[in-house]
Amino acid sequence: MTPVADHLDPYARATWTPAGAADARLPAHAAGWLRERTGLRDVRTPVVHPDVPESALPGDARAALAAIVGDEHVRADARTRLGRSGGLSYLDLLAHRGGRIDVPDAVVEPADPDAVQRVIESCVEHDIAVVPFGGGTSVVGGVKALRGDKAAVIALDLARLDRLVSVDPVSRIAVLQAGVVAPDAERMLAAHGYTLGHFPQSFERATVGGFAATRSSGQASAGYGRFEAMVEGVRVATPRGEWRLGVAPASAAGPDLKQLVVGSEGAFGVITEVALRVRPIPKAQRYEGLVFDGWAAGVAAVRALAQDGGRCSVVRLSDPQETEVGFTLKGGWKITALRRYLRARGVVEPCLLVLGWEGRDKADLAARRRATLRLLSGYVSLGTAAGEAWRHGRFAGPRQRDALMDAGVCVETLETATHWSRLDALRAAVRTALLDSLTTAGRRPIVACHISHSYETGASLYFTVLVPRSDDPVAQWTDAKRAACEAITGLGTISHHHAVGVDHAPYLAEEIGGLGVDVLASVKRELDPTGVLNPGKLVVGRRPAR
Ligand SMILES: Cc1cc2nc3c(=O)[nH]c(=O)nc-3n(C[C@H](O)[C@H](O)[C@H](O)COP(=O)(O)OP(=O)(O)OC[C@H]3O[C@@H](n4cnc5c(N)ncnc54)[C@H](O)[C@@H]3O)c2cc1C
Repeated sequence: MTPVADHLDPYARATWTPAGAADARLPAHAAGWLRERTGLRDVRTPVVHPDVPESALPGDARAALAAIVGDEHVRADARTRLGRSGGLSYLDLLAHRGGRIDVPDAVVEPADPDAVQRVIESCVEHDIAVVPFGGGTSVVGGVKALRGDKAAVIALDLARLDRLVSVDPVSRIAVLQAGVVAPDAERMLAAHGYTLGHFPQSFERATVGGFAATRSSGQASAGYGRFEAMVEGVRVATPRGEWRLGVAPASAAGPDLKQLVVGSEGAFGVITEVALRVRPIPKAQRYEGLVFDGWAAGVAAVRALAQDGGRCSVVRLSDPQETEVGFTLKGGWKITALRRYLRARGVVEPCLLVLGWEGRDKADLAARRRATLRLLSGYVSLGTAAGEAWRHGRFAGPRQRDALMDAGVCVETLETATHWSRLDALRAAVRTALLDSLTTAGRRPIVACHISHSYETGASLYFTVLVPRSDDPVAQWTDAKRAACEAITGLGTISHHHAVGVDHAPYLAEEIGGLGVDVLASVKRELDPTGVLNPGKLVVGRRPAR
């Protein structure tokens, strides 16, 4: 597995970069190209530390919480509270550069599932809002410290739930506590010869509980599946008591209630333990780059892999814009030579496809690679160098975001998914919406897109936006995001893997219908009758009377 920097400061919410945003660097040639391509001017927008309001947590509630978790684990100092103020979306990061910020009144750190249950019961008793906080990598406002109709709000930090509880090698199931961050999960499982195979770009910070709560999808989803496919069981603390689900690999005992918890974003309960399907660590890995001429040819290749038995672990297709950005940011003589080579091979609009295989051994890997490549034609092979380059940099993207924000760039991503027959229409609609919203005199946005999760019936689309920041950066991005969400509505899902949170809540009813919203609201009412859990996220519609 790629070594990762797992020393990120968990409280440095203003940045992804271990030593702060100043540690991130934008190469000179990349900055020059951005100025030329987008109209970026030289503006510095450093992180500034906002004022933190006094904690509104009542004294009796504080004492009750301290009796459960210990005095030192009810933390009300400004730095700790600021460190649990929101997630890592562009708007979240912008808030640390002079914007408005919602700060929790305290950060409460229970040590085990029983303590989580008692904290929730205490918050119900004192009518305090609870925001479950895993790695805090939400990019949809999922960990925003909203208090709803409550007088105070706590961030329920799950970092101390950091244990591997058990491993069942016969069934290949491991039980992990919810606060285990992904690198630790891999380390602990590796000691038993297993991997989870879940590698989202937020790998370095995000937690097992957060993955389950958001229906996360990792970069190797083609081989290992989405996170919800790995969940065999959950242990959940709710205001109505503890709930345990998952006794068999499959069941006809009514609807799958476990899947009601998976994706519930802390609005129905706090996941304290997750039982997960694990797999033996692969002994052989190989990553390659292929170039197709044009988006249509690339999509046809990815669809063939998804529908006709491609046996890869990673499938990632960049559109012409993303491929061009990648080439340009890399720069250097090798890229110049590559461009010349592709032109000579008749490639007019390069689209990079990264394929990764993981196998039991070299023979298994070779068989998988053969089965995959047999389905493809009309590509130019770039060999392992391009695949390995992607693999080595696959968790590094967020650091560039810090440097770009320092340089005055609005940089954000959004994602969706749809069926193959509508994929092109969806990509075109979102691109147009973003370009129309963000193009102004002197600002020429870059909108790049890739497919990184594909299925027999469709695929996800992941957009990256780069544009010079305007004088009203919040409105600039809010308007663009609204335009994109409206373009998505009716053509695809409002989120393939980032979840609903605050940001997508207004669009949920369009997707699941008013009846769907009512069903979610009634489940919420049953499990969380006084509405202490994660106000303003996921369930914001009707709450029918009993
Ligand atoms: C740079 C970057 C790259 C990303 N790449 C990916 C990617 O490749 N794939 C992907 O799927 N996502 C990605 N994300 C989004 C994010 O990492 C995922 O949503 C992740 O699953 C969140 O995990 P977390 O532990 O950080 O959860 P948090 O951000 O702490 O919480 C997310 C939501 O779940 C709730 N929650 C957290 N823990 C629990 C719990 N134990 N019980 C109940 N509710 C809980 C929170 O209240 C919140 O609503 C990315 C984010 C960033 C910033």
